[in-house]
Amino acid sequence: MTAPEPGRIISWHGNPSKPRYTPPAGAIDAHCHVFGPMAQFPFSAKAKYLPQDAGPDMLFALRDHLGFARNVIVQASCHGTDNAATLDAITKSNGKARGVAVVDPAISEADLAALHEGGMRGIRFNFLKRLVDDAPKDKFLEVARRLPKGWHVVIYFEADILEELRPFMDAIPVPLVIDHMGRPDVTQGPDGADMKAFRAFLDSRDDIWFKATCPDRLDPTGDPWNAFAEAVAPLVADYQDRVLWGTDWPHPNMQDVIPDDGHLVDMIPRIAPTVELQRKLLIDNPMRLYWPEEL
Ligand SMILES: O=C(O)/C=C(\CC(=O)C(=O)O)C(=O)O
Repeated sequence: MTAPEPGRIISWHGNPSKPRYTPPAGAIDAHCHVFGPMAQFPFSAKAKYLPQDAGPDMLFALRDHLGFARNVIVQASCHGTDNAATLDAITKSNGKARGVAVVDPAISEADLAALHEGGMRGIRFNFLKRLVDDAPKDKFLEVARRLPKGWHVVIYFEADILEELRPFMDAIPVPLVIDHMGRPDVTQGPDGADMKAFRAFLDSRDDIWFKATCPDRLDPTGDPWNAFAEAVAPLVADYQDRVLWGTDWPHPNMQDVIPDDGHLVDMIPRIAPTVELQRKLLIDNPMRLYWPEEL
């Protein structure tokens, strides 16, 4: 891989290994992003990181290399509320990608309809202070109440604000998808305080989904991320009809400890050890949220 341009970051592996685990035919990488290309799709003036280009060609080459069939592309914070790069990637996928947008809460109904037409099926609310300047709950709630039919809300937060966010999340009238399980401390184990709180939240509604993603972000013990496997496998088993999986490529902000995507795929059979669990995690569940018309 060529060196990054000055001031721009490379957070992804230049030569990821081929996974030992082979995903089933039709498997979906349900959490990934694209960056730019910047010349065509400039980053937001408010972006908290400035990555090197990681466009659709690279994403689809990785998809094929890892043995996946489709992607769900989540608008990354570096592109702000301009979804053009994500929409472009969805268009270039020839039906093999759908997306999650980030919108100005004042967005019109016509613009929401255009996002639906472009392949978006949800919006994301990001509560990580290092990624966004503000996260206005009242405005988020207002837009969550007027989403196109069948859409959901993706929420990204860290475990320490789960309780604080409860009244807000409880009021959202569409399914919720929680990024990276709300970032629990996986070293506490499967019965640790963070996992217990997250389970109580999942038990409060049957339309809360989550992504069993990002061992690289959540497990300080490092690759092969044994603490993640131990803490997350019971959660996948107990909530097997509302869990998704994704690579998180190009791993925004992970430039200091870049994960090997092949190793991330090899986490799948450790958290979903049976063929049936793998089919739900990689096909049935994401199809219900992103391609329901095919079911
Ligand atoms: O890719 C992720 O899910 C996590 C991110 C980046 C992100 O969410 C964004 O840029 O919007 C992070 O923790 O830095």
